[in-house]
Amino acid sequence: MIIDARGLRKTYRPRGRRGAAPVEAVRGVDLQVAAGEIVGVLGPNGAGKTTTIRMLATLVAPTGGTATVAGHDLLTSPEQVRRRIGYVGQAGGVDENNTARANLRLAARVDGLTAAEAAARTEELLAAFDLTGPADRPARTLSGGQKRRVAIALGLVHRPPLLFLDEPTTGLDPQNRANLWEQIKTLRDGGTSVLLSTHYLDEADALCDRLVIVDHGVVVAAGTPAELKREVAGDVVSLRVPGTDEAARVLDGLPYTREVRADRGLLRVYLDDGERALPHLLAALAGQGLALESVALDRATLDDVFLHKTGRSLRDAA
Ligand SMILES: Nc1ncnc2c1ncn2[C@@H]1O[C@H](COP(=O)(O)OP(=O)(O)OP(=O)(O)O)[C@@H](O)[C@H]1O
Repeated sequence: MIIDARGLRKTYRPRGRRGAAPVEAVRGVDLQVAAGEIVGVLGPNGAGKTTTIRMLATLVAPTGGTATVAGHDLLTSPEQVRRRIGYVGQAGGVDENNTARANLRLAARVDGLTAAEAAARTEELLAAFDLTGPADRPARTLSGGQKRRVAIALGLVHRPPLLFLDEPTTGLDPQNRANLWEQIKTLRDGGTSVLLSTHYLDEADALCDRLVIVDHGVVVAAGTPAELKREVAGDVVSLRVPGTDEAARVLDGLPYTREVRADRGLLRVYLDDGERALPHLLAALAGQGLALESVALDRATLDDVFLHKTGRSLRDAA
């Protein structure tokens, strides 16, 4: 395991504000990352994702818990950990007035490389992140996607085996997000382990090998995206019916229904084989004189997992 964290906790105690209550941002998180994996911490705003990542990256001192990160104890050997990790925060670490090339060369020199080594590493990273073209423009003139790629390249200058990315695609358009996913996968395929945070369901599903879903500072579910969705149920039938309570009661009583949930006037019925069950569902409602307004059959999504575990949709919570 390149990360093995047990019972991580962080309580912020606001200083200087009399009477301000402490904030329990992270309340006992267990988290493992195997070498060569992309693991995502998924959760709504304020769930404790940034705090968890910053603790593991030695930037915030935990209030409790233990962790081994990149082979070293987080609490007793933070310097050793720091040498073996890369961290890209939400703000990135790019000097806007300098070019991408100068940003990277400086980082490489600070890291102890000779001028020639720094130049070589810079060209390697510019090529890997498709930045050779705009490499000599001031970073402030780069697009959001390009700037984000410079920030990630900066985190990789010293070839860390483990990279932390805090919400790497927030604010990017769909095309740039998809490009960045490919580059993160390429890093993983080259042997770099990645722990990232996200509140995007599609990103968690498409990019991450494994997920830790957090809410209010605790882990509510963990597993591969496929495992998590399977746990909830294979299929979900969404129905709009006047008389939601009555319909829910009828559907809940059917033998193949695993669970029924009401979500903003929409009934979501979880079951294993939606195609086969759907006609029976509709017949049962018609038998009770309940007229349908709409019906849709889908595979369960990660949002269904979140809804199942927390009672609310991540779309509302985020
Ligand atoms: N330095 C701080 N002092 C006090 N409270 C803090 C501090 N940093 C974070 N918090 C609080 O801790 C909780 C968790 O915040 P955190 O940033 O870890 O969540 P998050 O899941 O990363 O959210 P976001 O997606 O908005 O970044 C929030 O209630 C936040 O307001």
